[in-house]
Amino acid sequence: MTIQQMPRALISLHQVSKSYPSPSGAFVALKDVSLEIGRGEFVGLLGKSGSGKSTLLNLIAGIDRATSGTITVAGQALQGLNEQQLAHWRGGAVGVVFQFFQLLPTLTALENVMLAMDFCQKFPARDRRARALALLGQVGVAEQAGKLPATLSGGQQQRVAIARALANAPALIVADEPTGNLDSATAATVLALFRDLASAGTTMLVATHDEDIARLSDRCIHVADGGLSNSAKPIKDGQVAVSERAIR
Ligand SMILES: Nc1ncnc2c1ncn2[C@@H]1O[C@H](COP(=O)(O)OP(=O)(O)OP(=O)(O)O)[C@@H](O)[C@H]1O
Repeated sequence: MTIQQMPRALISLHQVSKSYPSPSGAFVALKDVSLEIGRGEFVGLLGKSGSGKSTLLNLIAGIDRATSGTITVAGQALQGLNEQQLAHWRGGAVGVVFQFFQLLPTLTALENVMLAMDFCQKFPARDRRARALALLGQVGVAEQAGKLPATLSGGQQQRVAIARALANAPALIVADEPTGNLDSATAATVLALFRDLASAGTTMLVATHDEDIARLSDRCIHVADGGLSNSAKPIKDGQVAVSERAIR
């Protein structure tokens, strides 16, 4: 597919529902959700605990499957892939950032980033070390490359995790509560880094309770009662402005 042939939206959901089995019958976590997110957009996903933010992220990242509806990410229709194909696609197309970093404790920062490249094989083995070092530099932790995660601060660990998410040059990064385990000053630097990555062309989808996201993101989507709506976005003088980009 040439760049001209690529659709404007990187992420496209059409009437997506997700139910989980429960002892009292199926629990509907998302109901008939339709949504488009453009390339390079920085989108905050807001909503109360249990509203369905992680469910939505997991469907878009191909970590879980929709019960019905269609999801297309970077031109790939996810419902058509089997488990093996989905895992392979995810490795190259999506970077994932978690609240508790989830770095492998016995590997250095550099090795954690290189391992993600080893799994995916998108970059030649001879280039991986230099690429991992460059990514650690890009997120501001080059000096921590040789250290084990336990010897790093929370903010440093999350930066290493972001470098790992970038390892295979994904079009999309999804982050689930990435600042939930950081103090507010460190959280602000991580969200600013996300802003920079989006400005450089990586689509960022971030589920969070951090209100700073409304200021830094292009758009906030509110998840409630299994559905989505654009949320009001605070602006400097205390007024509110509603994002112009519509959810379809
Ligand atoms: N594997 C599962 N099995 C059954 N129910 C689930 C499962 N995962 C999530 N749920 C339910 O689906 C709903 C949405 O959960 P989800 O984790 O997406 O919410 P969330 O908005 O991310 O919450 P939080 O902010 O607390 O992380 C909740 O009611 C939850 O209990």
